[in-house]
Order: sequence, then C-alpha cells, then structure tokens
Amino acid sequence: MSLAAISIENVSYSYGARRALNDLSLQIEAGEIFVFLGPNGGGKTTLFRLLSTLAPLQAGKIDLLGFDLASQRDQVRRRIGVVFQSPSLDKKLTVAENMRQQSALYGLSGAAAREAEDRMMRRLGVIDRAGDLAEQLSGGLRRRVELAKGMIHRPQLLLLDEPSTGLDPGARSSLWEYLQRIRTEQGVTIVLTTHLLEEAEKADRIAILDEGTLVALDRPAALKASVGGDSVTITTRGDVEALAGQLRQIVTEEVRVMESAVRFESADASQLAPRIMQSLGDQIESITFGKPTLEDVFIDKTGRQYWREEASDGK
Ligand SMILES: Nc1ncnc2c1ncn2[C@@H]1O[C@H](COP(=O)(O)OP(=O)(O)OP(=O)(O)O)[C@@H](O)[C@H]1O
Repeated sequence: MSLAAISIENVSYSYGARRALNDLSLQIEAGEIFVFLGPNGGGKTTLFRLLSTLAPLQAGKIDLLGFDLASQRDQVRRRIGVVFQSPSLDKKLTVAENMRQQSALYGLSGAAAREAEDRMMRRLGVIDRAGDLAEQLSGGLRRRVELAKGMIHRPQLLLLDEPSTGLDPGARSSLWEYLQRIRTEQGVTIVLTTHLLEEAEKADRIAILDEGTLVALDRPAALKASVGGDSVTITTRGDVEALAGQLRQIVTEEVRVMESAVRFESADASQLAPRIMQSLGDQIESITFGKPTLEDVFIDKTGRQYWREEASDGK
C-alpha cells in the first residue's frame, strides 16, 4: 500500500455532453488536510460524489486508502467518513439520539456504541448539548455534530463537501480548529471542497479546479509565491480598456482587464506607482498594491476573475 491516501489518475466525468471533470490526476498524502478549491461549476461536487462512492467512475482510476474505488467499494465505504453539504441531522431528535442512529447504522450497540458516541461528542465539543434537540443548536454546533457523526466508526479518511456553507466566520474558524484536532489526535486524512478562498488558505495543500480542470496544486504559500511580485489593481470611472491600453505603454508586465479594473503583477510595483500616477492620475479612481492572494493565483492560472456575477458568499 502506498503512502497516498487518495490517488486519482486520469479521471474524467461528464453529464451527457457536459464535461464536469477533465482528465484529473493527483495524489493526496495520508494525514493531509487537503482542499479542492474552485468557483461554482468547477467540478468539486462531482469529484466529491465520486470519492464518496455516490457516483460511479466513468473514466480513469481512483485508489482510496489502497483500495480500488471501482472494484472495492465496500472496503472503501467502511473506511471513509462523509459529511454532506446538505444538513443530515434529524432536527426532532436530540444530539445523542442522532449519534445513536449513526452508531446503529455502523452496527455498534451497547457499551461499544455509547463509548464511540461519547468519545466523538467530547472530541467535537458537543457533549454538553447531548440532550438538546438538533433544531435548538446553532449552525456551527450542528455542523460539529455532523462531523462527530461522520467520525463515529473511526474512519481513516474524512470527506467534507463545502463544510462552511451557512456558517458565520466564528463558527468557521472553530470548525477548522476541530478539523485540525481530529487530524492531530486521530491521524485522519481530511479532504474538503470549498469555494471560499480564505478557507482554502488553512489547508496543507490546495488543488484549484476550474471548469473541471486542475489548474494549480501546491501549498498555499507556494501557490502565492508562484505569482511573483506584488499585484497592482487599478480602477477607473472611465473606459477600462482604454486605461489598459495606456498602461501597456508604461509597464512591461502583462496587463489584464478584469470586469471593472485593470490588473498586473510586478516585482517592483512601488517603483512603478509614481510613474503610473504621473501619466494616468486623472483617470485613476483607485490603485491598490497587495501581496499575491489565492485570488491572484486563480487569475494568474486562468486569466479570469474568481468572483463572477453570482459571487456572494464570503466576500
Ligand atoms: N446533474 C447534473 N446534470 C448536468 N450537469 C451537471 C449536473 N451536476 C453538475 N453539472 C455540471 O457539471 C459541472 C460541474 O458541476 P459541479 O457541481 O461538480 O461543480 P462545483 O464546483 O461543485 O460547483 P457548485 O459549487 O456550484 O456546486 C457544471 O458545469 C455543472 O453545471
């Protein structure tokens, strides 16, 4: 058995004529917290459905924990925990009853069941709410109970689809604390999907998916370092294309027109600023310098803005 917790080789997936995943290959190491990041439609949910054995493989090969996903589905299912995007708690049951349902599903009963339920409720910090109805909990606490449920059979691999959806920033950061605790205390490999850039920052490694294609794969810091230099964003009340044209006369870097701004990356942005202001000051509404972010990485790899018209959550 290799060290990789997940090995994905040349995986493609289509819905009729629509290609959702395009020849994806990558490996996720045991013990990693790994994030699949991408804008809506990137292919994250499709990949999640494949990894969690909900959708059959159409092309390519996936090994999970050393088992072949296509031919050893039952072995895989016993060893993974899955937390879906849509809430999975029975709101009319207490936290403890929800846990009991889950342990029964995995064939646990008696003292062994109680021990497993208590252990996970304690680990996820919800033991003091065991007697409360699920509907009485905040969104963040419910998500933690879902995590506790997903871990009850001691999986080696935990898959989470957009776990932060609907959580406020405080609950998000506490969720991450618990994920890190589970990884450290139980050595679990954690794989999650998100469209939130600031959430992906917390991962050990990130795979960026855009329109079903892997456009980048590395540690967050390495991805940002790959952009090179500072990013400069200039907005104008006038014509953004005209501004870009004039800017290209001044800088040698590649100037990109985003929806309502002009952007480029430069190793010596601070030197360029006075020249830009001198030549184009009357057209500039704002000029922003920043260290590269994951958003810059996405723009760099795809030439497109990360947040498009439906952009909302987390921004
Ligand atoms: N059941 C389906 N039938 C047809 N096309 C689908 C179906 N599910 C997804 N798609 C298409 O496949 C592509 C990838 O979708 P997917 O849901 O995997 O992306 P995603 O990154 O999870 O996006 P989102 O965050 O919006 O769910 C999109 O173009 C989407 O429209």
